[in-house]
Amino acid sequence: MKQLSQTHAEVQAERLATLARDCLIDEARLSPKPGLVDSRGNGAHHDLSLALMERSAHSLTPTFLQLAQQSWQRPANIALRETVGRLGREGEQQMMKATEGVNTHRGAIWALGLLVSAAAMLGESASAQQIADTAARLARLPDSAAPKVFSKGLKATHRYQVPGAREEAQQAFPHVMTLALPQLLRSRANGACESEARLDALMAVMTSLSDTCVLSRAGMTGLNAMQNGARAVLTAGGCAQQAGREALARLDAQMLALNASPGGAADLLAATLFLDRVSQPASCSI
Ligand SMILES: CC(C)(COP(=O)(O)OP(=O)(O)OC[C@H]1O[C@@H](n2cnc3c(N)ncnc32)[C@H](O[C@H]2O[C@H](COP(=O)(O)OP(=O)(O)OP(=O)(O)O)[C@@H](O)[C@H]2O)[C@@H]1O)[C@@H](O)C(=O)NCCC(=O)NCCS
Ligand SMILES: Nc1ncnc2[nH]cnc12
Repeated sequence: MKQLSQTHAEVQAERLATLARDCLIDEARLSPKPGLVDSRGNGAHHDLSLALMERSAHSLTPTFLQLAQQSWQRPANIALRETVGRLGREGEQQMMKATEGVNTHRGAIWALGLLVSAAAMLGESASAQQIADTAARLARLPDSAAPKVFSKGLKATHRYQVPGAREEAQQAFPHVMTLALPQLLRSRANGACESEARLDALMAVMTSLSDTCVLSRAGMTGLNAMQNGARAVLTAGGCAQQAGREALARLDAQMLALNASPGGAADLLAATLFLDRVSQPASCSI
């Protein structure tokens, strides 16, 4: 019996890891995304490409697998937080090795890593909200082994007095749970095709996120342009409408002109796709 349940845990861990990797790849390929790497090209980036993003996503499968294995049916406590922190940092090293030093997915390792752990902690039949709440409990616990780094994200949150990636997770992913996931479902229900619904979900995040990547590269001007431009896309009916697609093209041009790339919003789209699929049978994924 013990043998059977261990095998079952292993199968579930593999499913979660594969799902997380696939969500990163689907996010990277989704087009046209403003300022971001997509199937058309490198967006506002000189050191990123779609091939690099995909290589990075594949390099992270073992990290997601270990996170799921180590978190399986465990409670949120400091011992688990420290294990998850160590695995996350090792994942960042794997990513850097695969990309020869380019930061492709640091924010995504954080968000998806916590969500993979949370899904494994809860076992199979959890809702998206339960998974996000469990991930938040883990993110709020201290990790004594975490190095003190004054990162770009921290600098931006201090300078502009806004929340960043840490707070997003600690508050149970409000941009995913109250904006992106409802928008994804609404756009699908209104007849948008899957890629249009995903772009609408990305726009929903961008209407409100204080994306520290955008702030670092383009300041408050860039952030305001991102939020207003995304709002214009949704007000025009979203990406299933001609007017919405035109507003999206204007936003893309503006992000490129400002050298702005909403990498944090892209990570949260991947997190949205993960929560959408993990709380449903596998047959619902595209
Ligand atoms: C908590 C950490 C995420 C660290 O956060 P912090 O803010 O201190 O550090 P950063 O290194 O700046 O990483 C934050 C990344 O999170 C994404 N992000 C930005 N804003 C938000 C937001 N409001 N909400 C959610 N997520 C957000 C974003 O990641 C994406 O952008 C990356 C590319 O960034 P960019 O700055 O453009 O890249 P660079 O090459 O550095 O600069 P350029 O030359 O291009 O200008 C890309 O990685 C995307 O993923 C932010 O970058 C976390 O890392 C941490 O503490 N980890 C410790 C380990 C741990 O405990 N793990 C547990 C779970 S596994
Ligand atoms: N598609 C993308 N382009 C640039 N940065 C990103 N970070 C996460 N996804 C990204």
